[in-house]
Amino acid sequence: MVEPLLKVENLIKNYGGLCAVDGVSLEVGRGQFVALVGPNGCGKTTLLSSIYGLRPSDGGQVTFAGRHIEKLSPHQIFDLGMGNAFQFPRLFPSMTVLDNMIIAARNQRGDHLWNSLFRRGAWHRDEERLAIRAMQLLELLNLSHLTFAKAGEMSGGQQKLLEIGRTLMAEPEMMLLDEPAAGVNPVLGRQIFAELDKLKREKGMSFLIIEHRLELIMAFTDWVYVMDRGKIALQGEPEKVINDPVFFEVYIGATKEKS
Ligand SMILES: Nc1ncnc2c1ncn2[C@@H]1O[C@H](COP(=O)(O)OP(=O)(O)OP(=O)(O)O)[C@@H](O)[C@H]1O
Repeated sequence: MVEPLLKVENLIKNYGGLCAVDGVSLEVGRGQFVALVGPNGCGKTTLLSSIYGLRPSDGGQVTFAGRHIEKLSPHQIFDLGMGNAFQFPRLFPSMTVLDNMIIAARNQRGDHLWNSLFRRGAWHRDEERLAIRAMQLLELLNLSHLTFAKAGEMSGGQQKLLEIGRTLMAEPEMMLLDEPAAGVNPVLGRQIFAELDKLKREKGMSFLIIEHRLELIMAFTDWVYVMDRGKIALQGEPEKVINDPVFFEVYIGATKEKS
């Protein structure tokens, strides 16, 4: 059997007396698009944060590309090739889209932000290489027509895509995302998912994404985990999961709370 890229075993995260993540196990294979769904407060964000080392877990194991990561910091996890777009530094609204991409790459490598912003001549050759990579990614994300636009002038959906692009400057093998299509209109939401799907197909990237919109889950995901009260209540291929009475029960709860 092929070892999954991400393997979570029996993960536990408590907040005082509350067990927000209660022995969760899940897997994400290479090149797989996996969704995590569940009602408000069931522990989805805590689970992603614990996997990423943002909220250290209280038990269980997490392996990424064959390495234990449950004791690592988010920076160390990032260096191993897992990106996340939910805790990413904000965009610089008055700078161009291209500069936002280049600065993100420098930040991720730990270069000093001041140097990145004001001593750019010193990195001329490196800059050129980063600019080429940024432009390739903007093309892939359907943002190339905005390369020299100010980031602050983009729509909400385009800014979300730019945030994803900034994380991609480090060429992660996998990304964790918390509702990347939230707060944008359905057309842009679908576009964001379509671009992620393109990254999966063209670059073999893997995704673990919190999402509740059925339409997006059905169109783009390979596997769905349904979470309820800190536990995985159900998992399977999207068609199978949405026809399961357990999903119906949990999902109706989730959409009632969202509306
Ligand atoms: N920092 C915290 N301290 C204490 N309790 C917390 C903290 N963060 C979350 N919780 C609680 O942990 C539980 C899980 O919350 P979490 O945000 O992980 O759920 P969620 O499924 O992501 O919800 P949502 O869909 O609303 O984002 C909830 O009961 C929440 O109130």
